[in-house]
Amino acid sequence: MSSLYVYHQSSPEQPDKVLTHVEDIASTLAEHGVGFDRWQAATPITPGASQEDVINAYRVQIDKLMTERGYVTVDVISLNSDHPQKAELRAKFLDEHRHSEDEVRFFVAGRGLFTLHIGEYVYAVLCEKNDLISVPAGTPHWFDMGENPHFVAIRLFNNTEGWVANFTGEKIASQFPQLDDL
Ligand SMILES: CSCCC(=O)/C(O)=C/O
Ligand SMILES: [Fe+2]
Ligand code: NI
Repeated sequence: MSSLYVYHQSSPEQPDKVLTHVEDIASTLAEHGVGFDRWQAATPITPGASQEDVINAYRVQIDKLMTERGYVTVDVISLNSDHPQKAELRAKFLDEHRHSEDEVRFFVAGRGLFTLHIGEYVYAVLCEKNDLISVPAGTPHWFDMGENPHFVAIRLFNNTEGWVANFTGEKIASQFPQLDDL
């Protein structure tokens, strides 16, 4: 079940709030400019599927996001536990970073944990299939796919370079629960 855990940054062991209703998750995140929607990922996709197959299956939704919101680049991250670089990729996304553009991700299979560090608070968003999250440019965050990744996310960018991260150098992520702890 998609969930939102809200922590004070000084209490990583105990969330102040845990929300599981989509309206509550969306309204809490919206206070910080973070979009959270539930779309229909109706075509079954198996983690590990190729980028081409995922883009072909979700062409209508991708075109809608690109046309209505002005994104210019799309790619797919599709990982299962057989991926040879899973530990390396996990470590990279787990390092707190920012992007100079919105982070827009549509989960079409599996799940992953986005954690946003906003002011003194930490918002851990457990995203699952059907979830569309949009994190504003400049928000410090990290992402955990777990030790055995099982997810497919479509990523939309408003630049032509695709994924570019600026690492903050903060080691905060290791203090907070990871996907496999939930
Ligand atoms: C869920 S998409 C993979 C992670 C990613 O692109 C990112 O920027 C994590 O913060
Ligand atoms: Fe990111
Ligand atoms: Ni699955």
